[in-house]
Amino acid sequence: MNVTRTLPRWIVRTRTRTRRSQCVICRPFATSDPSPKRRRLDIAIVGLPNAGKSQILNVLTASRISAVSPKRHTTVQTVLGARTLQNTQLLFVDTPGFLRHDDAVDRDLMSSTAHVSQVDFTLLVVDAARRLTTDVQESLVRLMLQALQTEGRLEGILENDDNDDEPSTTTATTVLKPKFAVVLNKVDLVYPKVKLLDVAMEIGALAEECICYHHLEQQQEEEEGRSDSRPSLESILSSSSLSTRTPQQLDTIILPQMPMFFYVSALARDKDPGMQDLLQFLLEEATNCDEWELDPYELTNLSPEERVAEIVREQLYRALHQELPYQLRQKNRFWHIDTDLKTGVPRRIQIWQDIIVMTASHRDIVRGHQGRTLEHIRLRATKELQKLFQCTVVDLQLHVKLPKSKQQRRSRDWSIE
Ligand SMILES: Nc1nc2c(ncn2[C@@H]2O[C@H](COP(=O)(O)OP(=O)(O)OP(=O)(O)O)[C@@H](O)[C@H]2O)c(=O)[nH]1
Repeated sequence: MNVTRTLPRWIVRTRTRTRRSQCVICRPFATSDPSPKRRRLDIAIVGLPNAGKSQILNVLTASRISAVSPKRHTTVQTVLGARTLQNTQLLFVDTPGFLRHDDAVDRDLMSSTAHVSQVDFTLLVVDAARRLTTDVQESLVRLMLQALQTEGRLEGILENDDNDDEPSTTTATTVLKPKFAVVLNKVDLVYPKVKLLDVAMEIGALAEECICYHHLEQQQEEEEGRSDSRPSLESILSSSSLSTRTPQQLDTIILPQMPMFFYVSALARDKDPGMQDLLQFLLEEATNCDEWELDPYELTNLSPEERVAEIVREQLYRALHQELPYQLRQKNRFWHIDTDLKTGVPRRIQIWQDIIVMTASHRDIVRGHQGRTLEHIRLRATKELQKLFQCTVVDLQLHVKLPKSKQQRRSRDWSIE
């Protein structure tokens, strides 16, 4: 049976497979690009906790920017990553995942995702192996509506951005339309694969309702006084709003394009054909611009110190997983890079970092029996730092500390001096 005939077009989308020699992930940035026109796309990566957003950012940027671990909320702040290929810069914003509004951690993280409202495009990452419970569906609907409300060209996302600057007046800003794509990640965990179609159908139905809702909302803003045609948010979740509309109301709906669906396994990195398709698609979506946000060789807005902190945090989460308290802080106490004066290559890097926790029991968990856990974390992080800085001599020292006084701990004062 040919399944493609019985399914909506947006679910089964075949693309000609890119050969490895032509693969955009493998193709290096070309400095002598004959085409002077610069292109750019600002992309938010959103989704529920643990969906694989950071892993996708790392694959799409072909580097190790965001920490990845099985622990929820590994990403605690918005991270910017860039990939510049030929004349196109893709600027990614990795966001912390959240599920419900009533969870204190989620509430904190949600506030940090507020500024993704100005990106050009959104990737909604969904764990394909996870059940689509009501909570999950509710969060997906909120993220889809948020994505539909984006207004193009990212402004003020970089921490060091100068707010006094005039906003960029590129033609791209005016022509970009708000849109999103659904990235079904972890397809390697779904068996039999046909289950993926059920997941996609369910998410597609939600997306259709969200798009209708958004479209009607926009229409209503334009033509005031026709408030009766708009479905409620609750009816979107019950997936009945479209079917219960009168033919007269349906006449007024011009269905915008459905989102693209990508089926990926980010764990397989650039070997996954889905990831290659996704990168190719994003490059095609980019539009002309005057300026890029980052230099072609810059990969992220994180400082080297912050990247070191991310690497250590990833190893802390990987080693301790469920036992690790969220309430810890990292502080670089000493930082020295000994560089070869002739070549500019780092010869030796020294980093001493304090890991500050609030209770003695947390300190014992992080140190482990006879300090073995901490040593394991240190060794793993050292290996990653050697790769990051391309330097074999990395002296990383980790110290677990408590704030000195009880009062400091009670008032959550993280200073240890
Ligand atoms: N099996 C499998 N695991 C994956 C895949 N992609 C990511 N993971 C794993 O999923 C876990 C979560 O990945 P992250 O990238 O940290 O997820 P996140 O969405 O950034 O999570 P938060 O920080 O909670 O927002 C990690 O253990 C990854 O190794 C995949 O394609 N297949």
